[in-house]
Amino acid sequence: MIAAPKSGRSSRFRRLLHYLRPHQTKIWAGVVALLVVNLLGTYLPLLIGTAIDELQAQFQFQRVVFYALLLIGLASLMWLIRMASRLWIFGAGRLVEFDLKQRIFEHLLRLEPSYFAENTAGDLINRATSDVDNIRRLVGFALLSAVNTLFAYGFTLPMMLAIHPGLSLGAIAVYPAVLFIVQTFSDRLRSEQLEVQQSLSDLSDLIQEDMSGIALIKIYGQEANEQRQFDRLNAELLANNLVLAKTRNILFPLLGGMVSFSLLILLWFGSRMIADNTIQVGDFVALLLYIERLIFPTALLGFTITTYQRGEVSIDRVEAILSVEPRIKDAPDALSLPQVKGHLRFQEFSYTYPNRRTPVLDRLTFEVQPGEMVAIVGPIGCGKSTLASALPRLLDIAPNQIFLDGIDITRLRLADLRGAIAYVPQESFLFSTTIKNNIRYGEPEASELKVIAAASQAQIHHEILNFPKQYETLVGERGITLSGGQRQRTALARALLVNAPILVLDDALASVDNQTASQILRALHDRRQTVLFISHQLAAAATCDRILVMDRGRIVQQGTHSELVAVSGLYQSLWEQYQVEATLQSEGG
Ligand SMILES: Nc1ncnc2c1ncn2[C@@H]1O[C@H](COP(=O)(O)OP(=O)(O)OP(=O)(O)O)[C@@H](O)[C@H]1O
Repeated sequence: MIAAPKSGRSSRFRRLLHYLRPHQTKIWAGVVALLVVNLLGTYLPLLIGTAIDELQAQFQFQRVVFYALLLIGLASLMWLIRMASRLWIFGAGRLVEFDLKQRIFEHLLRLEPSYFAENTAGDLINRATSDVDNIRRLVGFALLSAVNTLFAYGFTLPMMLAIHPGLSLGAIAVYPAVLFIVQTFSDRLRSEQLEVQQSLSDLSDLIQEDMSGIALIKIYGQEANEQRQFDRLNAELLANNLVLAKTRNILFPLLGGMVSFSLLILLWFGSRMIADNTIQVGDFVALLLYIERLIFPTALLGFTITTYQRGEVSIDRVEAILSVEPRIKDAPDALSLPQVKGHLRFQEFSYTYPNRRTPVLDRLTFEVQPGEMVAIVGPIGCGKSTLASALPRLLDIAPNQIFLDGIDITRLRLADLRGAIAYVPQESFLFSTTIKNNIRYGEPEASELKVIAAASQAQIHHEILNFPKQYETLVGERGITLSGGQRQRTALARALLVNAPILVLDDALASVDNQTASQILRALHDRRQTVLFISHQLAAAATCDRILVMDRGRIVQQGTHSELVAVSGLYQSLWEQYQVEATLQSEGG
């Protein structure tokens, strides 16, 4: 789970201002509109009071029409200005939502793969959508409502006090109690809201994982088990929602009831005062209208506060993503590397995963010449993939251990380093687009000819021609419409198209038959790239210029195939084992 940054109310408020700054013109326009509406709203009861007193003293039809038209005119104007204030402030909320989504996505793209291994996709998606939505409501509804309440009280109260201090104070006597109750409930509401958001993330995670692993669920017949897990998480979400609803259901009617109580007080004492002639009917009506003006904002205070708190929780949850500094980034004085020859040197290179105690790679030292094709072989889990992902700095490695053309790769600009390396990982990931776009992913403007050349070298061109729409065939999410071998060769074509000086293949031909794999390697020989070919396919590895043999994080042997098979050691036993397996496979097949 993503840890929330430690934050207090003031720092959340500062972040909020930061979100609002680019849209301050809209916000200010909205605030001014609310100011005007409230000024007019404060004037209306006064006007009605005056009209009543005047017409009571001397009834004139013309004056009635005059007052009626004036009131209709003012009310329409208020309606128009109120609409404008909503458009401006809610519009700013939508813009803040847009900005945040952009920032989150941009930020996630800057983070290293290990971040996504530690944090689940469901949770991240939930934060980028539902939490951002909560912040939008904070900026829109909560801000509008808070400013409106402030103006309503700020203008209405002095007017009420001017009309009749005693009666006004009596009518609003319950309001401090309202504020006290709101404050008392606010912490509870916030923590309950957090629980709801977290349960929602857990549920999204499960749905996301189950949809990705649907085949596995079916093969192992685990539908019922997954259903049970879903039921449990859904029940948790329901329980948390009910707890929150209960708190709200106690709070909001309580607030509404207390506010209506103030009207009762006013009617009770006011009617006696009219009878005693201590207050004029016009003033009394104005007071009633003023109190009415306060009812709506005060009753909404509960919603406003919940929306604000929900937004506060979401600010923390979104900031928890935005505050993560990428561990792998350009040094301030990062170097450019315009021309890459492709010379690699690993110098006592060690690597320990952050969650492990012992190093996975232990003082590896070797060199690869430009244009050389080097195979890296070794038992399962000896560290080959770790080595491959260290080179383009997908792992956070220490300086002065890996050198490209003599320069420490941690000093190079990441874009230059990664631009020099075409890397095909073990799992070939394809995007949900056409096969052509998948192949030219690294160079979206690449010509059709270039795409075909890369596909031909990856030995997939002829198969693509047999697809329903050839290169325009859509590949489903993660390429489910293609076989494992076709996916791997498409991923290889993507790496070949960018024509980087260094090519790293991490078991990238595992699902391709030996003959095709050897053909591909032969084609690679002609490209004069530096190639690191990590593989369990020893027959294909044997065609490389040199073979490094790894065992438990170390290089234990190196040489050509014929040199290595001739001496007893790990390579010899791997080779013998490989041949037995190959014979069994061909007999079985
Ligand atoms: N993200 C990670 N966090 C912690 N340990 C990891 C991580 N990735 C790999 N390892 C561990 O590092 C060791 C080396 O893994 P690696 O994938 O580099 O081996 P490999 O030689 O490529 O294996 P294979 O031949 O199966 O692909 C293994 O013990 C593995 O469990």
